[in-house]
Amino acid sequence: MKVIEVNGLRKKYRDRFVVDDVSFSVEEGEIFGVLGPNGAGKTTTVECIAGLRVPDAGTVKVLGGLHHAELKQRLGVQLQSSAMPAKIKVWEALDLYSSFYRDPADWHALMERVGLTDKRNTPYAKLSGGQKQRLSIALALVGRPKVAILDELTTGLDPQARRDTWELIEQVRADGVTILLVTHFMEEAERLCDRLALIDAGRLVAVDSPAGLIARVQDSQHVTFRAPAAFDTALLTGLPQVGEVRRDGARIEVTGSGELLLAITTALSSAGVVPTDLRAEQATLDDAFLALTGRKIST
Ligand SMILES: Nc1ncnc2c1ncn2[C@@H]1O[C@H](COP(=O)(O)OP(=O)(O)OP(=O)(O)O)[C@@H](O)[C@H]1O
Repeated sequence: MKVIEVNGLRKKYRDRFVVDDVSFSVEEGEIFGVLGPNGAGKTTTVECIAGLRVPDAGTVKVLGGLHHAELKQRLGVQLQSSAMPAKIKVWEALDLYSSFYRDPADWHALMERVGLTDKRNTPYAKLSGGQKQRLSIALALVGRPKVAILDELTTGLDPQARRDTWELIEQVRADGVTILLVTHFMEEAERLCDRLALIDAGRLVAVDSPAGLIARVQDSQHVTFRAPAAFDTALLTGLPQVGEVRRDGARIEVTGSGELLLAITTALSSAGVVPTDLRAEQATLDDAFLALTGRKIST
């Protein structure tokens, strides 16, 4: 079942379209990512989905087309810009937000789950970046939403806090919440998302799984190894998975696609060649974005 349907969405600021004819849909239970460089229009897109901005054209349907008041009850939103009053304590924020909903979650349990119970009396301004992020996730979940929109939720976090947050998001999804995640971190998108919409300069570039996007890169596999001097590279050039073979002394470098590593090791083994220093690398989402748009996502 589709829980979000976006069709021909356009939004302009002054006379520039920052979201330009974007269409995609999100299935129930997915972690769906919106990935693109800074300024691509990701936040504007999800703000339109959340009903916080009015599109100039196109349609957005969430949970079958709920109206604003009902949608607010079923949608959890955590936006980049949502800061809290400096003095509000963790428990007060949770208590306040839960009062906005008809059927809120038990915020004590939620506070425990995001690891903030020992910070319950700490004012917002005294929380670390990671604790603020975890509080904002808890606030987005306190209404027991069917869909949660999370914008750049791990920006500014250290690697450990980022991994902890990813784990939390996976648990939330396991509870049946559909998640729309805005990010410009490739690793985050690759690790968490079932499918991704790639956005560049307001336009949708592609929608696919991370693996599907990476598979679009020509010669997405890269294998290197060392072989004896007598080794003839013709053994590899005829393989359908192989794109190019380069030799630099004893070092052989092969680019290609599909099951490249398996094809190479099988061919070597049947010729009795024992490779050493064998390494395989795969293209990344950054390579996919580059192949699709001509520029890199990471800055
Ligand atoms: N209220 C506004 N008025 C005018 N221009 C805006 C407004 N909000 C955003 N923009 C511009 O619209 C473009 C898209 O912004 P948006 O925040 O949607 O991008 P983004 O992909 O989420 O980027 P980031 O990751 O940097 O937040 C940017 O060029 C931004 O400067």
